[in-house]
Order: sequence, then C-alpha cells, then structure tokens
Amino acid sequence: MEKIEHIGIAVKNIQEANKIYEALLGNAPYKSEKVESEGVETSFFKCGESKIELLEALNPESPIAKFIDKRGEGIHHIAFAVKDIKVEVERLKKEGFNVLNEEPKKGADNKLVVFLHPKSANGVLVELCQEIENN
Ligand SMILES: C[C@@H](C(=O)O)C(=O)SCCNC(=O)CCNC(=O)[C@H](O)C(C)(C)COP(=O)(O)OP(=O)(O)OC[C@H]1O[C@@H](n2cnc3c(N)ncnc32)[C@H](O)[C@@H]1OP(=O)(O)O
Ligand SMILES: [Co+2]
Repeated sequence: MEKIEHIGIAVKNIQEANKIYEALLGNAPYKSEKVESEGVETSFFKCGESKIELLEALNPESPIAKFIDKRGEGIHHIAFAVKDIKVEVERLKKEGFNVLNEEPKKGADNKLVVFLHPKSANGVLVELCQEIENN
C-alpha cells in the first residue's frame, strides 16, 4: 500500500455537498465524473497529497443509495493506492480478506479498482486503486 488515495463520502445531494466541501477545504472540486457502472456521480477535491471523493447515488440500486438508506450520509470507504493491484489482491486473499471483485474494474479518476468487504476490515469498506497508465 503506497498511501491513502482518497476517502469516499456518501452524500444525498452532490451540488449542496460540493459547496460545503469547497468551504471546508478552500478549493473547488478539480473533477466531477459519473461512473455509471458503480451507479455514482462523484466529485474530487484535493487536500494536500490526499483527496476527498464525494459520491451521490445515480439510482436506487447504487451502493451509495443502500448505504444512505441504512446508515445515513457519512464516510463510505477508504481507498489505498497500490502499484500492482493484481499482486495486492493475491496477497490480501492469502491474508483472508473477502475480495468483492477479484477482477479489477474501472473506477473514477483514471483508476482500476478492487473493493474488500467491510466485514473483513473492522467495518470499513476498503478500495484498492491503481493508476491506469496512459500511453
Ligand atoms: C467510483 C469509485 C472510485 O473511487 O473509483 C467508487 O468509490 S464507487 C463506490 C461505490 N461502489 C461500491 O461501494 C462497490 C463495493 N460495494 C459493495 O459491493 C457493497 O456496497 C457492499 C460493501 C458489499 C455492501 O453491500 P450490501 O449492504 O448489499 O452487502 P452485505 O449484505 O454483504 O453487507 C451488509 C453489511 O455491510 C454494511 N455496509 C454496507 N456498506 C458499507 C460501507 N460502505 N461501510 C461499512 N459498512 C457497510 C451494512 O451496513 C451491513 O452491515 P450489518 O450487517 O451490520 O447491518
Ligand atoms: Co472511491
């Protein structure tokens, strides 16, 4: 694990949340991106070397909609940057983690992502992400 890449926060209304996080962090989101495959609208803020990802559900089946229904708005996941996601998945499987998608999928912000079940990590949903090389 190289560093914490971002912290994901589930919000009901991303336009409203953008204003709050802009006021909190002192800068506007550097990116807004829809990830249809995950059912989310996202926006990303920089905070030094770290990032905050706000996530609003695009539909009722979205993991974010289910999370907010059950637990309300709040921290949804922690994402760790990894160099080689496949190597890391193999390592974590051997350590006994419940890997939700063994095949890395396309996430936001030019990343390949894999999730670990929150029950594996003391109630925290973990995302691994590897930067996609642009050739
Ligand atoms: C675009 C992107 C990116 O950065 O690139 C993203 O981040 S996309 C971010 C959105 N995508 C994802 O989250 C994809 C991965 N997530 C999932 O597959 C799912 O949301 C699960 C994490 C498996 C949860 O789904 P579901 O609730 O249907 O599953 P389940 O029945 O196995 O487990 C339910 C238990 O986990 C808890 N639970 C659910 N989501 C949780 C979360 N985010 N953090 C902590 N606990 C969580 C529930 O409250 C419940 O606890 P109790 O049993 O105690 O009641
Ligand atoms: Co994320």
